[in-house]
Amino acid sequence: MTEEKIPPTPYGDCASPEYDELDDDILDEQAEIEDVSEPLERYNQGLYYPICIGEVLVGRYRIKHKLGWGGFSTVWMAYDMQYQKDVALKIMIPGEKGEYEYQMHNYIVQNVRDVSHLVTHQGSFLLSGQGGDYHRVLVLPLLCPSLSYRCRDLPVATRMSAAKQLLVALESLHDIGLVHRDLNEGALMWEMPHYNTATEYEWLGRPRKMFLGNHLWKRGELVEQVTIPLDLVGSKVYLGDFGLVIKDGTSVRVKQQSPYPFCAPERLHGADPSLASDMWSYMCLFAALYFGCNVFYGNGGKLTGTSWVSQLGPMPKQWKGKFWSPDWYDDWYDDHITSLDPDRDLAHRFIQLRPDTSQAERDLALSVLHKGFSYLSEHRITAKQLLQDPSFKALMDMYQC
Ligand SMILES: Nc1ncnc2c1ncn2[C@@H]1O[C@H](COP(=O)(O)OP(=O)(O)OP(=O)(O)O)[C@@H](O)[C@H]1O
Repeated sequence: MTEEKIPPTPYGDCASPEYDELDDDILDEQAEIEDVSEPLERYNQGLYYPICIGEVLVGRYRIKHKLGWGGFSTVWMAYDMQYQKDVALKIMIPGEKGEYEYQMHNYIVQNVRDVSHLVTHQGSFLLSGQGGDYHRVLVLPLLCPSLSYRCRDLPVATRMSAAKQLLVALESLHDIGLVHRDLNEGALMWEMPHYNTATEYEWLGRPRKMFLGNHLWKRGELVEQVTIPLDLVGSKVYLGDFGLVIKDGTSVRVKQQSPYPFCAPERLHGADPSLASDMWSYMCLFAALYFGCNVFYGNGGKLTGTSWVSQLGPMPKQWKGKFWSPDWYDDWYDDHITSLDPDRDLAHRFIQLRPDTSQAERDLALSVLHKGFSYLSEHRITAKQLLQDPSFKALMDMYQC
């Protein structure tokens, strides 16, 4: 695909006059769309590239729906008219972030031995943005957008298979010393199975959307992202979002990771992200898939620290005084005080969330969890070790994964 910079292209149906007539129902719908979509001000700031459903980019990709958004991008479902297939377009904010992610994709494609579980680009182009800026666009395979909390409605065996595939994907990055650094449920995507036009029409429906306003440099719409029915979700799982990937051993300015329920505790005590901190985040995802909900919570302050300590016991003494927020408790680091809460520790989660499980299964799952949730990163299990770990393998065998 060419690297030429492409000016804004003709619009689809966002040029229609329907936006001029707004009644109360439309205003209610707009409020609902705003609640669940990317922040509008990021369009006003020239960060997100305004897009309309039906718009054709670079004379080739017709925008069909919105798949998601993140801090650095909006992601759209589009029809590739040249190859007659659906793809995902990740339109980055202007500047270094987009270029960095593009370079990381190229590095991964060239160096990772097995990219079969990684969401890597199939091409890329640049779009002209506001005031001479350019937006990098990555053409990605179309997958089911992250299911987030909806995962819990999938059968446990499907979730366990996802946990194993995700570990294989992570190991392929770790194998060449790459730290993902942003491992959370948004990076986990499921295969989109083949679908026919009738099924697609049913689940795509008519995208709910609102006009972004005449004040922008280009017409665009705020579109509610598509919800894929769970029964359409395929069984293969992919790891994506390589915008923050670094080589292990790199020192970074921002140590912490949001969302905080996935952040390794040493990163909130001044340590750089590492292969081991990825493994903590992986274990958070594993636990969420196993139990059907996150095991840690909060926004990186007292609540998050307390959720670690009440389930895993006091943190290492040498970390005391290094917590990134002024919001912390002395007794988090005091091993004389046993802060484990028997009603909330990891073992208790089986009673609340997986009462169907046998004692043998609980022992295996707890053994896996504790190997990943080791406070000291040097004692934490690696991806390669976990794939060979007898408890992990026996647990996966129970689910025929
Ligand atoms: N290839 C794809 N197919 C379907 N949906 C996708 C695809 N890539 C990304 N998405 C959806 O778009 C969302 C945003 O993508 P992503 O997390 O890569 O963006 P980001 O701007 O880098 O976000 P973050 O702030 O998390 O780093 C994802 O959570 C996912 O649901």
